[in-house]
Amino acid sequence: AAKKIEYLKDELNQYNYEYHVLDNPTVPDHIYDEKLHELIGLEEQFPDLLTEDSPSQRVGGEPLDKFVKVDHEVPMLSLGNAFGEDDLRDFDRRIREQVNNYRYVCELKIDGLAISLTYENGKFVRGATRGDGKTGEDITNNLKTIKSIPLKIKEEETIEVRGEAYMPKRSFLALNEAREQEGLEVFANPRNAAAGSLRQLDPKIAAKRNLSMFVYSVGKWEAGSIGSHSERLEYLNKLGFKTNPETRTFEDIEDVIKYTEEWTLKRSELDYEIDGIVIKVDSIDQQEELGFTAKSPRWAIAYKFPA
Ligand SMILES: COc1nc2nc(N)nc(N)c2nc1C
Repeated sequence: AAKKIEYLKDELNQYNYEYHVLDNPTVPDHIYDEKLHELIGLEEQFPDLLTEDSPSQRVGGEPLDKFVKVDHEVPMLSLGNAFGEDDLRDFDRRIREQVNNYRYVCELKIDGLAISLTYENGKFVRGATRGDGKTGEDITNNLKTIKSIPLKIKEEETIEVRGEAYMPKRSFLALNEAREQEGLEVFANPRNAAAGSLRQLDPKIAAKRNLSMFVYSVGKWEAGSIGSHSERLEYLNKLGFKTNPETRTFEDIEDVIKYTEEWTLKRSELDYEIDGIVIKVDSIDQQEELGFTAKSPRWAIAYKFPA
């Protein structure tokens, strides 16, 4: 039974990865459901073989009576804003004063909830909200129900990553329709719906909300030695995290400005809401050279779309 359980767990985690991270399932849903049902049956029969990283944990455990506070060893800061191309040129001028031959990474700024995920020896052990940047809330059991968050990554890394949990537009519309039918209050936007779902004490509610997540940076990582942000994102993707496919690197701020203009128009085509573009200096050494203000990195800025 132990071997059968191990085999089923690896098989289901792989199917989950293909479906929710690669967006490219290799088996039909009913196969996934049948094997998950078989696994849950075996885990009930042999409870001491149940492990934290089992795909059966995705359905959500018992409700909590409150959320536990958790401190971020590496503070989760906020980003300075840019509201137009001149702000972006000013940002570039400030960078040029401090470093030379630098590159920018541009990422879509997902309009969701910033979260932190901690993995120990490759296993997902804790997830938390950003909170005030220093202290957040432990919402691990809710985050386990998000299928694009791996319960086990492909290397036995001890690493903390950050990203944005969000509700796809389609799911948001379906949820509000259902709430309207039930005479419940509807959510104003997908961000509120995602936040409301992750603030539920009962993980079975979060499990039904079809949330997703893109990772966008590394927090605490002792063994980390990758020299650029763009390479770190590639590594996170290889580990099994979902990264955003629209991320680009540019040498010149004028190309960054073109990218922001392109997405100001194109964003309605996406199945998730974005409220801007995040621009970061790519080299980690240069990020360290540029440092931080009291509340934001000097090496990054958020271009906000016109409201
Ligand atoms: C490095 O710090 C950050 N990076 C980010 N990247 C993306 N794509 N989106 C964000 N919201 C974001 N927020 C912060 C504080």
